[in-house]
Amino acid sequence: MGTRDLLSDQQITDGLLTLPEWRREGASLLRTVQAKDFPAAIRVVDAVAVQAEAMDHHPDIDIRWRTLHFTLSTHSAGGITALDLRLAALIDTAAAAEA
Ligand SMILES: C[C@H](O)[C@H](O)[C@H]1CNC2=NC(N)=NC(=O)C2=N1
Repeated sequence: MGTRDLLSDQQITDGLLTLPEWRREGASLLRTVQAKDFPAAIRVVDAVAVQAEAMDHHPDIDIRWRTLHFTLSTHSAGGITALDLRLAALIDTAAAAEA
């Protein structure tokens, strides 16, 4: 199975077991990150941007002062794929570096 194939409900549930900060909402994975201040939040966004570009898979990011809302979905597939789980883990690493 390719990384851009839609995952089943069970595969998503299983994948989220190792991503406790994330929740599923329909066709997307959501996480909020609270950084210590605005520059720290922007550093998280910058680190995520580098990773996202490298994997050619991009999150939707809502920036509100030091709070970031990430929404992950594979637009071409219309839902959640292995790429979204992979990106979620990378976002966790970037967020942990600024926690
Ligand atoms: C051409 C390029 O590979 C595609 O447009 C990529 C870019 N980044 C993407 N990001 C996300 N989240 N979903 C996509 O379907 C997607 N497609």
